[in-house]
Amino acid sequence: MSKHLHIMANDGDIAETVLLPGDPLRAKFIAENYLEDAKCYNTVRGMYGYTGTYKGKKVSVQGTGMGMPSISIYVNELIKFYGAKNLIRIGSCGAINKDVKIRDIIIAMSASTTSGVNKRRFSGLDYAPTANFSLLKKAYDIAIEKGIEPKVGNVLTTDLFYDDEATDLKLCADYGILAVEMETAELYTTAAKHGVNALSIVTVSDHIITGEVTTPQERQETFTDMMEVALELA
Ligand SMILES: O=P(O)(O)O[C@H]1O[C@H](CO)[C@@H](O)[C@H]1O
Ligand SMILES: O=c1cc[nH]c(=O)[nH]1
Repeated sequence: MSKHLHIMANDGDIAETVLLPGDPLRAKFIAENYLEDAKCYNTVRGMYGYTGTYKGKKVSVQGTGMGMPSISIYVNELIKFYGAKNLIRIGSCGAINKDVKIRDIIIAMSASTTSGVNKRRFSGLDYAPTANFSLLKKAYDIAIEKGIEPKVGNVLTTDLFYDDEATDLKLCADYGILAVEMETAELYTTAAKHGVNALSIVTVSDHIITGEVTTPQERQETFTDMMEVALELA
């Protein structure tokens, strides 16, 4: 199988540490505002990927699209074809827990899911997709040093964004789930399969209980605390 299916890059174009926003324009924003000598290595499907340096360290940032099927494609290709070793999602999420506020940063220790993908992979066994502890601890320490108090815990990776009837979010909140997003369970599972490190850091873009929202522009550009924590991790 050609390796140039969804990422059209050459060997060595992509760093071992890759930041993974769902939104490709968030990847562009990071390249333009944080990376030195940033070069765009991928434009296939508009899913931008850039490599540059941050404080002298080579780092890449690759858009993943929305949902588990989409991030699964990018993460598989980054690991198998380009040698990625540290995969750090920087996403947005909807808070479902009263202890979480809009624009809070959540570090996902684990990811529950509404998806049937892992039930199929594990023949019915309930696998628990889990963050890499070393990346998680470092991210937490960096956030605290920057004066940010991140929430650390379980997120819910949903298959559907519009899923109001099907998922009992109150029940999830009662069991300590902090927020919903759409990629982390697949990222953690695929990284574990290949023995590489993964972490999801997500910023609360909307609050499902209070109804507060951020604008698309804010989502694209103002989640800078999360971006800086992820870049420091690199
Ligand atoms: O902002 P991103 O990283 O795309 O993450 C969240 O936003 C999208 C839904 O609007 C889903 O991909 C969800 O996981
Ligand atoms: O997946 C997501 C992301 C942000 N907000 C939500 O409600 N869901």
